[in-house]
Amino acid sequence: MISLVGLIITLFVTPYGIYRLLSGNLVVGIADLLIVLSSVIAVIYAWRTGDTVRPGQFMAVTFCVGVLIVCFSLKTNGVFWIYPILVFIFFLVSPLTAVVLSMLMLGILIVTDLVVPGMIFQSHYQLLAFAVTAFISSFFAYVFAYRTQLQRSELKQLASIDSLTGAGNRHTLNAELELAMQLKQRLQTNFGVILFDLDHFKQINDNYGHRTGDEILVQLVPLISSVLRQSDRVFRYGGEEFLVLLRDINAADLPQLAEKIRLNVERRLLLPDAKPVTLSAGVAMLQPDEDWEQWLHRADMALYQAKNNGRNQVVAA
Ligand SMILES: Nc1nc2c(ncn2[C@@H]2O[C@H](COP(=O)(O)OP(=O)(O)OP(=O)(O)O)[C@@H](O)[C@H]2O)c(=O)[nH]1
Repeated sequence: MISLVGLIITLFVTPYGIYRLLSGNLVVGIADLLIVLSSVIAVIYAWRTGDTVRPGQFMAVTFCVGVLIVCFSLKTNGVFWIYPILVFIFFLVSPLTAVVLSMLMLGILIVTDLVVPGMIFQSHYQLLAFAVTAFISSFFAYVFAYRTQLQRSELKQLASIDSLTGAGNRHTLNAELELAMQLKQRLQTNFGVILFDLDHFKQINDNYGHRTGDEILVQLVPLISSVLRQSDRVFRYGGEEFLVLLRDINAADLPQLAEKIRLNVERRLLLPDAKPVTLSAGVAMLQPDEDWEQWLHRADMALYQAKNNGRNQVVAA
């Protein structure tokens, strides 16, 4: 959006700026060209740094100041520029900041013309028509920007979780594992994983139906989360396989916590005929100089051993 707004401003405002300079209106000419220049600088900065927040704020403020100068200088001829700017700023900054900026800009214009009648508008009727149309434009730009922001955060949330259980998905897990590697290297933070798999889940599906199987998976996640800290995260690793990523945990506590989860599930996760659901788990601490694939592979091997040893147990790598 920053690039698009920058491109449109450069294409459409540059000819005006040059025309105003050539026709002797230095104030508007310089204001127009400064708007173009600051857009170009903001776009380059955004591309170079990847930061879109500060360039967006810079552009929005520059546009508001620039358009005010144009309005005071060209009077009603300049007022038409208010409308695209009112829309642009909602694309550049958060909806709330855009509302504050647009109200400030409209407020300055309206109050100035009320204090000094004829400063911008030719009549009170014109001032009123401008105020009403500008507020309507701002209002709809706000509604649009707010809905877009809401949908974006909902999409982000949906893209990061498993839709059945609400646990984190593989995509989020990979990002969290990368982060764990960095924190281990930089701050020597201790990380551990518990990789677990429900026992005989195929039989559960076969005997009680797929729907009951789904229900068990849904109930499982809050049951596990209830024994974890806020900083610990649960991810769905595969069908009935889950991974718990634990931060600031030591090697002695890790199997104990996994055992607590196992017991909790055995006691509280019950099938329709009150038979318990059990799980097998492999736990592994992140070792220095290993990557996360090796780390998870060790947890996977421990889980494999837990299954081989007869299931419903925890094995430490
Ligand atoms: N209901 C339901 N079943 C699933 C889901 N994802 C995977 N499954 C089933 O989980 C079962 C896993 O079976 P297996 O891999 O043989 O494992 P298991 O029966 O749990 O046996 P062990 O892991 O060796 O104890 C398969 O029948 C899958 O269809 C799901 O989202 N919902």
